[in-house]
Amino acid sequence: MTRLVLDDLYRIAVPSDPRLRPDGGAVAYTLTTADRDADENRTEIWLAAPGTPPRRLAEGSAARWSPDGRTLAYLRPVDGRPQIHLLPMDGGEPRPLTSREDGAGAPVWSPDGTRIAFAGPVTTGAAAHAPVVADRLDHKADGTGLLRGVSVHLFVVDAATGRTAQVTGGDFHAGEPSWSPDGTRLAFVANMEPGRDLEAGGAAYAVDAREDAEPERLTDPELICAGAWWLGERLVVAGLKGDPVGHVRLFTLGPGGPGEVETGLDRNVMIGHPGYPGAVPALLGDDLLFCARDRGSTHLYRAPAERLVPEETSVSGASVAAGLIAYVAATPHSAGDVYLARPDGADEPARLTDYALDDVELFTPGRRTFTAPDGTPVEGFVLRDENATTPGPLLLDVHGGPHNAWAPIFDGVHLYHQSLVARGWTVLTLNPRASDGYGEAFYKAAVGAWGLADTQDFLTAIDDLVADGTADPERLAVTGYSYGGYMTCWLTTRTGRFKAAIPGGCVSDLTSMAGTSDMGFQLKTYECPGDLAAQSPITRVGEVTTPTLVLHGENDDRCPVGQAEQWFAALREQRVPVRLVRYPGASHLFILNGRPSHRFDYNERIIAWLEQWISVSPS
Ligand SMILES: CSCC[C@H](NC=O)C(=O)N[C@@H](CC(C)C)C(=O)N[C@@H](Cc1ccccc1)C(=O)O
Repeated sequence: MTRLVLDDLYRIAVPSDPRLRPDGGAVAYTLTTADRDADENRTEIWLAAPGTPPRRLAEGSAARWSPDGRTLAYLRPVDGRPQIHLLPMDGGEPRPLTSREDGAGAPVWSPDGTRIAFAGPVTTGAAAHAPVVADRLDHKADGTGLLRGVSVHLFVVDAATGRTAQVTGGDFHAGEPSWSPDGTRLAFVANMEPGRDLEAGGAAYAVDAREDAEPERLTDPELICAGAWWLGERLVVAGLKGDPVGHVRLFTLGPGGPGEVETGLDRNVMIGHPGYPGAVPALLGDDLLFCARDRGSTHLYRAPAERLVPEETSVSGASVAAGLIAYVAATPHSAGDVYLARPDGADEPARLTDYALDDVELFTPGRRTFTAPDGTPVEGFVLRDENATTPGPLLLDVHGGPHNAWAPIFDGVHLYHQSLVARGWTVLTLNPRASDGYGEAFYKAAVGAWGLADTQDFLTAIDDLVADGTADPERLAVTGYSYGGYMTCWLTTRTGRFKAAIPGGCVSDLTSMAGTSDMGFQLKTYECPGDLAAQSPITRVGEVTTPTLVLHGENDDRCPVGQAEQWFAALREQRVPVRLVRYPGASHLFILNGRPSHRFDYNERIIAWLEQWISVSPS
């Protein structure tokens, strides 16, 4: 057995989006790997079943079973645009179903299996050099760039003929569709308000799937909807009730309006977004199955509060059929595997795949609870060689969000954690206030007080690890991405204890951020209302002395690269050792799903910068 090396990035395979065949006999899922030669991420459709090794079915993603289980619909790129293809499971080649110039979205079969709905882009056809006009703040989106008038609408395609009809239209974006039980309507979430860029909004709608009809609005403004799904006869909505910053909850829509689903948990419902593991709610018999984050890990629950997966697993996708549950979960030993479980808990879940690097011995994180000066318990994870006996170099890694959270699992993004620990470092991943998984009050505890409310959570944890002989106070370093990059900058304005700092995808100036981020308005209005300067690292950049490596995606529209440039320029002018590295074409999520070479380089540079400024052996 060896320790992980960064080159293992090219060996890691991560399953996602598991879909159980209607008879419960097999699971189709997407498998993502890094293609070194093409320098891109490859996605394939695989099939796993009890008692047989997984097998590759096709290049593509978003596999969806037909109701009779005989066909898989999935997305496959054609001339750079995703198109729906149909793969007969009794043999034969896949056949293209859609051929839209703008491409198609994830297929959603109608209950009778005759049609497929999807949400797809509708472009204006303007020339690439045409002037780009914006009347609202939602004129760009990270990962897409300038929207140029593009909107996303619902389509229905005949599964036999491929005849495609547009169902919604207009100046709004329609979310993922869900069929009514009788196959006549589609539910979806959208914000159709003309002033939608200046509010936290999103309502549930239903629209006739058979003809050109106006969508019917189903929810009122105080329910900020994130998703809507017909689950049996129930129309279930995930959303925020009133406050744009808070836990996502589940509601069923009925004649008397939305009724909150009793989950029995003070936890955030996770429907699944990149970097925020979770799954769309589902029906398990008459019960509701949902994901919620608890103490860092996303778990699968049967309402009201029955956890269906072991504690040290974090779920990122689930599907129910024939009374069984298929899900993808990461553990301390694997970035993800496919499991099949019986909800009665009689047996351990069956692991259908084995994507762990079986020749690599991973360090496993230990859960620790620290106590902030105000008495607040703050949980974190310490990754350290169990044979280490003397104080050594410590890297504090700050998660993003701020409403994200670290979990005690192995992930394919932060490979530098394992590599550093193998070189004698300790890595502390902390869930300070504003982290997800510790109740709504904790989640909201830094609103309007970014940096001001959470700094002591970090410093206390470091003090404790110095005091117990884990960390050498002369060899401390800090890094973090997105909000973690913000906090990295912030901490170096408040203390000189760090000998090296590496902010990734950072925020340095909330005032310029508010006017240039694709979520700038939401940021300044809901997450950090009030004095932006007081919450901005740039305000006290003059106090920074820590050698700093600034890493940033060139095409980051969430935290624009100007945030990195401002920080770099200020430190350079102060003659603080500083380096700025920009990743061409990279969006905010590039460390998660960007070019493999960029992800490798990001990890490699962090290690090199740390070793340049901090010795692994005591001075
Ligand atoms: C309303 S503005 C913040 C929206 C969202 N917050 C969620 O907690 C967000 O995008 N936060 C950013 C930082 C913020 C713009 C200052 C962020 O931290 N995003 C994610 C992005 C990410 C996820 C996984 C891998 C790479 C990046 C994060 O780091 O959690």
